[in-house]
Amino acid sequence: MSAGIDLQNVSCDFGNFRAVDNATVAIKPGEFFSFLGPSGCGKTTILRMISGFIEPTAGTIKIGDKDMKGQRPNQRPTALIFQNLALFPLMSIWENISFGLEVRGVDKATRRAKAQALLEMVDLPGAADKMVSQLSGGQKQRVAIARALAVEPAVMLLDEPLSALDLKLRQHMRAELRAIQKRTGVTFIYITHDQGEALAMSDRVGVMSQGRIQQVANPRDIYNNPVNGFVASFVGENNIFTGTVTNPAGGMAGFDTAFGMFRARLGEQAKSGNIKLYVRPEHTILSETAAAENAVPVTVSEVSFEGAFIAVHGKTASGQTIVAEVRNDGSATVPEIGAARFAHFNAAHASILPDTTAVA
Ligand SMILES: Nc1ncnc2c1ncn2[C@@H]1O[C@H](COP(=O)(O)OP(=O)(O)OP(=O)(O)O)[C@@H](O)[C@H]1O
Repeated sequence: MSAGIDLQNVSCDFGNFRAVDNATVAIKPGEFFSFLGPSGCGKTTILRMISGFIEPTAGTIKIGDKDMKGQRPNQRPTALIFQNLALFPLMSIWENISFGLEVRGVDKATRRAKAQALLEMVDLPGAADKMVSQLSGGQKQRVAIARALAVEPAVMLLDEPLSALDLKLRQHMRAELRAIQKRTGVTFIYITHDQGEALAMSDRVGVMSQGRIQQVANPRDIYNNPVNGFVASFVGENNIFTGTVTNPAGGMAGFDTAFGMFRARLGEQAKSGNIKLYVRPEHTILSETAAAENAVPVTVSEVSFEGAFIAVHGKTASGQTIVAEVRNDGSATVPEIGAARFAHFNAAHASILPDTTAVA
């Protein structure tokens, strides 16, 4: 069982402060959808409005086509999971999982069977009679998920549930959560400020800044085709150039910069105002001779070994740093500091976008 969630022009004011501004998004039944954005951008407020702990100041929230206006949290088909799990330490794991069923008067044998089925679902089949203190952080998180699933919510709302775990476990739990979501088919709405987490797990991501949803798209499009400088910068690194658009045609344009005329894709929202050219370091190439287009002379100023790749920093004559990432697979030679090179990029990998880089 799962349900879609429809937000139509939803806003939330706290006094004079608008925490969520005119959010419209349709989340599909069975979708893994993440709201991604920096601290304070309004993610938690959206989640609290969906779960019913706050009423929107304006707009409509529907879950499974039913308007949620006036519905209290316990009347909504949602379950909420936080970073702080609040498992009951004096109960066994299966009792923790089936607590919500006990409250609803379900008999013990049914509760036990259901808890066991859920433990298998979250890959902890032997944990039923253990106590909470005997489990690791990641295992506790899975028990919390099983407990939330026990009452058969149509929608799971997850508020940064992995942020208390260490890096390795967090990465492992990403795959686990995704697998659990696919197995259950329940709609997951996940909020996080960690772009790696959102991109790795989600069917679609809504990137937020200053109360506004900036872009809703699948992870590849968010990364490869960001609509503005905020999204481009929040989900990855960029070399950024200032300039002006010339001769736009067929989705491409010239971009007149201090380094000469570049060519790049013209973003749909880059019509006027403050616009810049964004290109990712992994799409920036260093070579000894100038490429036919989009080439900037630089002097190598820093070489930073990052493990899977090597970040080579070049400085232009005017002092701008341009970063090129070289994969650490032995296929490219890494230049020495002080070497003269040309940084260049393919026009198809560079985007002219509105510069809404203000990270809230
Ligand atoms: N009850 C409240 N009263 C007044 N302001 C609030 C209230 N709740 C949230 N805010 C403000 O609304 C804005 C959005 O808060 P929200 O908790 O939704 O952000 P967030 O994106 O979830 O951030 P974080 O990742 O830090 O939790 C913040 O500026 C916050 O200070």
